[in-house]
Amino acid sequence: MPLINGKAVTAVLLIALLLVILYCYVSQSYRVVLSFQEKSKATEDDTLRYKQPSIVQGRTDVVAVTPWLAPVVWEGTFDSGLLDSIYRPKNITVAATVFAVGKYIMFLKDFLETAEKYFFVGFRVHVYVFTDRPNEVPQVKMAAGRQLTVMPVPSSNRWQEISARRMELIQTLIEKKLRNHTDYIFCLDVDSKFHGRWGTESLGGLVAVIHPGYYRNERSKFPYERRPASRAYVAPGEGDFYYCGGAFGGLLQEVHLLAKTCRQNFEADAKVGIEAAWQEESHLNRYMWINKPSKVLSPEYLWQDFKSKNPEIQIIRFSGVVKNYADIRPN
Ligand SMILES: CC(=O)N[C@H]1[C@@H](OP(=O)(O)OP(=O)(O)OC[C@H]2O[C@@H](n3ccc(=O)[nH]c3=O)[C@H](O)[C@@H]2O)O[C@H](CO)[C@H](O)[C@@H]1O
Ligand SMILES: [Mn+2]
Repeated sequence: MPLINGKAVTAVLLIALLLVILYCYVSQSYRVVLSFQEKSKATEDDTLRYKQPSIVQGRTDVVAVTPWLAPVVWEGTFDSGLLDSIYRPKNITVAATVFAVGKYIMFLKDFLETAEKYFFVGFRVHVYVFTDRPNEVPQVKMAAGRQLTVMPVPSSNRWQEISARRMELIQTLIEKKLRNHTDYIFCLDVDSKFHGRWGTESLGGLVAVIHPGYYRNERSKFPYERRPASRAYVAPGEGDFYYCGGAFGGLLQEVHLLAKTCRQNFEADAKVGIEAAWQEESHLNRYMWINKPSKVLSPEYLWQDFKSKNPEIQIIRFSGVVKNYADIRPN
């Protein structure tokens, strides 16, 4: 009898142990399933709650696509929360180049401070400041994930050279410093401030900004380089838009090719004694005619403070300040 009891107790204990193990296993798996469900619910909440898109309602006062089917970015054509949630998990790094040579250093503080407020807020941003006055670079507090690197460059006594040599320096920066660390790059004029969001909606392979001064004009009025001897030449009847030299960007490899090509063409022109009408801006325009940008930013992305706002401009995101050329340029 005691023997049977002993066996029975062992059997009961064994069964109990098995049941406990089974319970632990099942409850653990259930918790995993639960937490997975919670996670996907959270992701859904983050990304999928936004205004229903429509293909029959939207802005009718502007054109939001080019004839080669690149988006033209205007306020009211995109959902910024949705776009941010698409790019956030990709953990992207965006570089920005800005040149502050000679007296143009005076514009840097406002540029950097407003970039903190509006340029890719919440994303990893690395600003490269090219200057001949490294000691005068202002201290601007940057948010976590954002940083600034000063790149010393020689002074010059011709503004045209400063402006045009940017292409060479951008090319070299990409080759020597950015490859493998950076996804996108934007190259911006320093004599400007941000006034509104400039973020993930601007990302694309090759990104150009439409110049605020000419977008309502006939292409024959665009200030393209018109001498056939120049490598920046655009023939009458050709050209899509007039783009700004003061802002362009895109994927690193695309901007590298653009900068390299514009630099080569600028130097080839110089060898035969030609400087294009608007220096690197002319070469950029020629490049964008041959190599269509995959995304086009509306003049919201580079307005000019002296211009009054046109009705289609619902927001000014980045704008050139009013400046006295005679005071600040070296020539
Ligand atoms: C808004 C816009 O599209 N601007 C373009 C336009 O004139 P801008 O009148 O805007 O040219 P600008 O005087 O701003 O010069 C272009 C940039 O070069 C740098 N800089 C220039 C001079 C100087 O002494 N120190 C210095 O640092 C600075 O970053 C400046 O923002 O045409 C230029 C053609 O050459 C450039 O294509 C500019 O990008
Ligand atoms: Mn400028």
